[in-house]
Amino acid sequence: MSPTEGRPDYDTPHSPSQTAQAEPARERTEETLFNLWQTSRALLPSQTTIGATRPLNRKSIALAHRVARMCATDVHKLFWSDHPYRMLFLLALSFARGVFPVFKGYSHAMIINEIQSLFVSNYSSWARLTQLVGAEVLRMAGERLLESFAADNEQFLQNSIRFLVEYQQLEQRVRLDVPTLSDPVIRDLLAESDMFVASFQALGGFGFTSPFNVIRVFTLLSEIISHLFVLSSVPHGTLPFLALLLSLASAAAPFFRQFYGPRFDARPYSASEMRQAERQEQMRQLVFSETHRPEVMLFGLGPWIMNTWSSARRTALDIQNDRLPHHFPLEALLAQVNMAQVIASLHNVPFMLMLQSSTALGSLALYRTSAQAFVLAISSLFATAQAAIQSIFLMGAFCAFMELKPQLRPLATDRAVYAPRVGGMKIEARNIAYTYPGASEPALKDVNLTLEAGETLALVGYNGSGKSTLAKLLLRIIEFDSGELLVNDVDIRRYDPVELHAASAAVFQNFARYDTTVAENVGTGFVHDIERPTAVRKALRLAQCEQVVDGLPYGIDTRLDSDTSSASPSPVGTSMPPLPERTPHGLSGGEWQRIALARAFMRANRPEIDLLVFDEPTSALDAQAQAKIFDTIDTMSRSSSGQKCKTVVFITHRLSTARRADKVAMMENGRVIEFGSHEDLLARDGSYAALYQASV
Ligand SMILES: Nc1ncnc2c1ncn2[C@@H]1O[C@H](COP(=O)(O)OP(=O)(O)OP(=O)(O)O)[C@@H](O)[C@H]1O
Repeated sequence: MSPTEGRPDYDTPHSPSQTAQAEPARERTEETLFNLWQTSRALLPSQTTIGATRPLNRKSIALAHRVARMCATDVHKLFWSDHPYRMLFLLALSFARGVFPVFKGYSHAMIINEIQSLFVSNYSSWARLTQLVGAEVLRMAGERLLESFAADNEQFLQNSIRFLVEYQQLEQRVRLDVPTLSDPVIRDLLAESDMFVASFQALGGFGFTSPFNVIRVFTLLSEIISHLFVLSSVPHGTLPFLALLLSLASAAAPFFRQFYGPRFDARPYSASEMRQAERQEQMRQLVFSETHRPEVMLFGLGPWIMNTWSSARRTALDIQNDRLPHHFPLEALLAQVNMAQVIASLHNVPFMLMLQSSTALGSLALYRTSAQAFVLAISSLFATAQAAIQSIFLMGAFCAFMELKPQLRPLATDRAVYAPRVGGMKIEARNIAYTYPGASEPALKDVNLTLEAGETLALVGYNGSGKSTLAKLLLRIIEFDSGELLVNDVDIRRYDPVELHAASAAVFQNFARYDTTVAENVGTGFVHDIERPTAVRKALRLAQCEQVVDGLPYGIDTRLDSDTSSASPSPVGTSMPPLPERTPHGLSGGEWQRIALARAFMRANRPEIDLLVFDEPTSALDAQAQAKIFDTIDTMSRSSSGQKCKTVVFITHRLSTARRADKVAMMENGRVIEFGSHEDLLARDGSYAALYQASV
């Protein structure tokens, strides 16, 4: 099965539950994985703690059962479809492994009994003893062989499932849009879904939260049953019964001690500890980052960084105060007693008692070992069952996350197909308002503007007035809260954003700087041509960047230093000696801006592109280069006959460039306060005119 098989296709109509999951704020009555996951979080004392272990009680078991039922199809695909025989082998071996200890006990018991008979009563023969030892050697070899098959098989299954879940997780992350991923509840869901994916890296051993723990619960159950079977054959009588009881009690002592003795809880991180861990990491990054070094030096940040780091680190390591613990004296005394030795000596008591009975020595050893293994298996069962329940909830988070629908994608019933217009995109904004999640003030209020197909709009205004936010709305990157935005006279919410994006090209203010070659930095603008050096070179030429790139040691194959690559050292053991062309090369701010422009130019003049958006495209360029770039944009927005064929929106702080636009929108405090041609706005002698006079 290919990793994509079985996942809903981009165009698959969504069930009502999927729509509901994309809108967690709304009230829902139907049972969905998303609200089951939320209910499971309500079982926790503090819902703010991501990944906290749900308690092992009736309520959580019932809930886990419902989650598992709803995940059944996904579980089948993940765990069964690709390797049914291997999975069957794993299940069979898991049950078989449960009875291994009893087989081993029996074999040992028979050998000891035989030796006892040989030496005490001379009733046995060496031949039979040799036979039994031979059988034990065969049993050991068989067990080892099966164990090694089981380990290999489990490792293989872990890795193949890990690949599938990692693939699906990446694919879903790529598919989801900004509004969905910025929802705080979805972020929590994502964090727990990531923990499910990560659980396949922990090899699912005891103590780790892994879906394989569910299988281990059954292994333990089969072990417990087989021990019970052995113990039920203990000879009748007070002495063997007393001995068995003592054996059980001494084996159970460490188990009960964990409830009543000093606790070493592996509790999850609290919100404040997570904040401290984040703080400590921020400080560490500041120290390691080459990008931040000049500022660290210039502003003398050393002592502040060290103080902040050490306070956060001390909290994380729990060494913030060196007070002696206030233990109850008896508890302190008990803690000094070597409990392991006490328990070990207790183990001998039932043995001594049973020796008084007539039972054979080997059988005594078998009963004693079985009693202890029985208690151990029961205590492991609790820990494993809790880990299994937790992994079911994490799997629920993963399945719920996989069902999320991008919020910007319309319902199939509302969807309109984007129909291109001659001349470019017509845009009409009516009373648009938008507030960023978590922000108290709206970034956009009551925005109105109309842009005919093929017109050029300059968005101008003071810092923070909402220009970039409006650009992101027009590009359908974020969703507005109220108002109407029409594209080609159709509500923008009815288009699939994928279609709109295929008809747009843009340079964002915070454009991406990829830590890769020039060719890939530029080619990502139109990935179909990423392997075509001529297309990349043409885009570089249009962005007046060809000369810069020709001066680089490996031309378009030179790897660029994205600045973030030096933020932290590569993890120990993963660093490889860099190839010569892989030594990152730095670029100036203006050169990076040209690379970003070249990326947009990879697709900007393609016939399917109807909208070009440039957020301060020339802020780092000199006046001459700026004029040339605007000429290029103008040429690109026209057909070969000179007719306008693309709508252009650009944001600028240099008002000398705004006069090139057909229309200017002057923004202030989230509103478009003046809208019209450059000449109209100058004649109005308002805010734009004042800003223009001041800037020229
Ligand atoms: N991700 C965000 N979360 C919360 N608030 C934001 C976010 N991005 C921007 N804002 C706020 O929204 C408002 C508008 O920001 P926007 O970036 O659109 O302004 P701008 O006009 O483009 O500014 P500039 O000229 O400095 O680029 C500002 O008050 C800003 O603080």
